[in-house]
Amino acid sequence: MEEKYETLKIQQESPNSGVFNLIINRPSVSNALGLNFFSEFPKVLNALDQNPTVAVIVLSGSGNHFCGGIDLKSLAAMADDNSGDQGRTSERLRRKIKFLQDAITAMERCRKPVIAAIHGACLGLGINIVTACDIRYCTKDAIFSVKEVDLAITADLGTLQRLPGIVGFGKAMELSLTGRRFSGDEAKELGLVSRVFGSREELKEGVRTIAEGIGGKPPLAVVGTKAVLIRSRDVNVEQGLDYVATWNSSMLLSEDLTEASSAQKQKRKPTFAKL
Ligand SMILES: CC/C=C\C=C\CC(=O)SCCNC(=O)CCNC(=O)[C@H](O)C(C)(C)COP(=O)(O)OP(=O)(O)OC[C@H]1O[C@@H](n2cnc3c(N)ncnc32)[C@H](O)[C@@H]1OP(=O)(O)O
Repeated sequence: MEEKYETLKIQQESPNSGVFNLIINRPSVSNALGLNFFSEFPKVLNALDQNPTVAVIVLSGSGNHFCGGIDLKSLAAMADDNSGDQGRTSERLRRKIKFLQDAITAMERCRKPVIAAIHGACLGLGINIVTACDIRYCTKDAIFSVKEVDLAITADLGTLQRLPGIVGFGKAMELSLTGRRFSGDEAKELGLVSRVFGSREELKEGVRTIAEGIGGKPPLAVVGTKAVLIRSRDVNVEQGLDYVATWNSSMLLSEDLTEASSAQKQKRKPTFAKL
């Protein structure tokens, strides 16, 4: 956790808080992100996941924007690799894309909830990132765009897979084919974000309160709810029910269960062992 990263900063909300802020940290280029982000991001998420002090992660951007998208200066270099025959070149590029995808999916692999706090621009890669977060909030002046189509890219890091489940198929198709910009208020109307805050300060404070609320809940039930919901999104109801039955057969009988109901009866704040 002490390690320094080129594209990210980690800050514990306050001493003893289970809320950790993970901040995209390239403000001079509007938090545009290149290859080093994709190497650092899964490592940091894994470290946060393994750290028992961490209950909830809040992902935000430093400076004026959440994320201005892929770093356009490194985009050409990422795709420019044509040594060897066509088949080998394509296979290498496929592996590279899978590596980039895997970095974004690291948020879903992380057992702890990841909340996106979005201000300013959230474009292209930014949408791939926030759609893999568990909950999203934004400021009124946030600007979103599924921008890839304008750069002659079929979005390939998760937006086209996750956005339809969040806003509905038709809306996802419209936003992805037009690449049009939309506001924080429209993001709320679409269901992309759960709530819009008037300013960046209100966003920070509001998200901190929500994150601390989740962080105070029984940890096994929080990680179970995230894992089961993500699984249920990807399978049918019968398979989802089977998964939660297996999950709870091994995770339901915990000290958290007794503590949660005792605290409720005794009208006191519960305390749970960390995960
Ligand atoms: C395998 C492929 C995987 C993923 C592909 C993803 C596709 C995408 O992400 S598509 C989206 C790409 N992004 C863009 O097209 C955004 C372009 N930028 C903008 O629209 C604006 O810069 C802005 C982000 C809305 C910010 O506007 P503003 O606040 O007015 O500041 P600026 O003066 O415009 O920018 C400040 C500074 O940031 C640099 N910058 C912004 N975006 C990028 C970017 N995507 N890549 C590189 N650099 C970026 C901008 O150049 C400025 O830097 P200077 O040094 O001052 O020029």
